Amino acid sequence: MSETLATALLHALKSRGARNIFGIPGDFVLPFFRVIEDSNILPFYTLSHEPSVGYAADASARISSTLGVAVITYGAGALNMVNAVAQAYAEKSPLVVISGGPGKGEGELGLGLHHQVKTLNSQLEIYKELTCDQTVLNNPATAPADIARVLDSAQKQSRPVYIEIPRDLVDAPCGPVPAYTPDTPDMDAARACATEILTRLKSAKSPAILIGVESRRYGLENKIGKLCKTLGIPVATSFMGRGLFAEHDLPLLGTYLGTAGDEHIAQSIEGADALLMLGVITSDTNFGVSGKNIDMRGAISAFDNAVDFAHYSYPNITLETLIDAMAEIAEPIGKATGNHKPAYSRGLPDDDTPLSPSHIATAVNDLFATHGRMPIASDMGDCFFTGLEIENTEFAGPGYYASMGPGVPAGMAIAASGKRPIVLVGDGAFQMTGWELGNCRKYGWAPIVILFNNKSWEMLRTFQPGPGYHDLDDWHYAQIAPHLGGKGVRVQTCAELKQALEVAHADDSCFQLIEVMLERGDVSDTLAGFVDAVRKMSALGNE
Ligand SMILES: Cc1ncc(Cc2csc(CCOP(=O)(O)OP(=O)(O)O)c2C)c(N)n1
Ligand SMILES: [Mg+2]
Repeated sequence: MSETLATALLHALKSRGARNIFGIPGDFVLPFFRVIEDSNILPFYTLSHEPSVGYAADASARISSTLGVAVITYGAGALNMVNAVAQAYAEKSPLVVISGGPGKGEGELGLGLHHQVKTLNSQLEIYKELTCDQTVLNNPATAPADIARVLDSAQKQSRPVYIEIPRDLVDAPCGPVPAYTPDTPDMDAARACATEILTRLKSAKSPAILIGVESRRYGLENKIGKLCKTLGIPVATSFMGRGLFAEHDLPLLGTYLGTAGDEHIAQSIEGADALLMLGVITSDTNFGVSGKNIDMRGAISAFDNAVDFAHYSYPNITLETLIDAMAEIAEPIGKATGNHKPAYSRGLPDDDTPLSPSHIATAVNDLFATHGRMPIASDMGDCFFTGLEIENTEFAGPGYYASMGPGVPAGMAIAASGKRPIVLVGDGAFQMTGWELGNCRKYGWAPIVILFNNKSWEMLRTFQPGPGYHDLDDWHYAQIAPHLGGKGVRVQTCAELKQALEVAHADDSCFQLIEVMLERGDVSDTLAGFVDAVRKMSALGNE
C-alpha cells in the first residue's frame, strides 16, 4: 500500500513504540488530524489546552519508556506548549512534537500569516532550543530519511524532537520511513570501561550506586536491577528517579534526598568512596541538599551516552551497552540485600484528627496495603514531597524542571495506557490544568485525584513567609467535579479521608476528586525537611 507523508510518519511512530497521540487541532494541522482519525494507526486524544497536551504526551513516554506524541497547530498551539516541552527536554523524555505548518506557497504571498511570529521560521528557531533534533517536511523525497533521523535522535538521546508538516503536503506520496537504526556499540571500549568501573567498586571500602531517570527512559530497569542484585552494593534512586524499580528485587535503599531524607541513605551515598551514577541528572534537586558535597572526583557518571570519570571520559557508550558489558563480568562485591527499607507510615487513625499533608501519604499507603499499589502522577508543590512518603510505586512527576501543571494530564495519560492512577495535585496547580478532568468521561478514564487544598501557594510560602500573595481563594473544587463528569468529596479529618479513598477506589465509573482541606502553613514532613536543609546549606554558604 503506498504511503503518504502523513501515514508514513504515523507508521514510523507506531513501529518505534509510540502508543498514542495527544493533541489539539488548528487550521494548519487539520489535514494531518484528518489522516490521524481516518487511518486509525494510533489512538488519539484531544485535550483542552496545549500545555496539558505536552504534559500528557510526555507522561505517556515516561510510563511506557517509549515515544510520546503531541500534535498541535502552528503558532498559537505549538508556542502554547513550549514550557511542557522544556520540561520534557530537561527531564530527558522522548516527546515527539508534530506541528502543522504553512503550505509551500503560503510564505510567498508577501502577507503575514495568522499565527506567525517574527518570521515563518520563528517557531522552528524557538523549538531548536527545546529539542535535540528537528525537521520541516517540505520535501516528500527526503521525508522518509528526515523522519528516520529525527525519530532516531529522540530514541537515542531520550529528548524531545520537532517535526513540522506543511499542511499542503500531508497527502503527498512518500516512501516508507526506514526502521530505527541503533548505533553499533563499541564493545571494546565498553568492556574496558566496565572493567575499570568494577575494579573501582571492588577496591572501594564503601561503594554505592545511584540510579536516575535514564534507567526508565531506556527501559533498563530489568537489566540494571539484575546487575545491582549480583553486585550486592547499596543502591538508591535519585530524587528525579523516584518510583524506579518499584517492581524489582535489588538492594534498593530508597530515594536519596540528602539531609532532607533518610539518614542511612544519605550516609551510604555521601559516604561512598566510589559512587557509580547510572543515568542521573546532576541537578540541584538531585544534589542540592547533600549533607556534604559528594566528592564527584570519586564518582563515575554514565549519562547522555558517555561515561565520565573525574578527569577523563569514554564517549559514545550508551547506558545499555555499559550495563551489558558490566553484566558480562559482574560478580558479587558486597553483601547488600536491600534489607534496609525506609519505613513508610501506615495506620491512619480512623478519627476526627484534622488532616495534614503527611496523613495523605499514610492513607495512600494503607490503601496500597489493602488493594495493591497504583501508579502515581504528581504535580509540583507539597504534593510532590508528600509523594516521597508513599511506598515506592511507579511515579511520574517533575522532579527536576519542577513546572506546575503536569499532574492531572499525566494521570490521564496513565489512564489512557490502561492503568488507574492516583494523582497528587495542589490547589494552585489544579487551577492551571485540573480542568482537563472534564475530558475523562469521553474516554472512560477514572483517575483518583487527591487535591491538596491549603488555599495557598504553600511551597513558596515556606521559602518566603509573610506576603499575602501566596493566599489563594477557596474554589470548592469537590462541588465542581460532577459538572466535569466526575464525583467529588471534601474531607477535613483522617476518618473522612480513609472513607473517601475506599469509596473512590471502589468506583471506577468516572474520575474521583478527593479535596483534602489543609491549613496554610502546614506542610509535609519531607518538604519541611527540604526547606530546613536548604536553609542550612545557604547558611553554610554565607559563612
Ligand atoms: C508553571 C509554574 N509556575 C510557577 C511555579 C512556581 C511555584 C512553585 S510551587 C508553587 C505553588 C504551588 O501551589 P500549589 O497549591 O499547587 O501547591 P502547594 O505549594 O502544596 O500549596 C509555585 C507557584 C512553577 N513551579 N511552575
Ligand atoms: Mg496549595
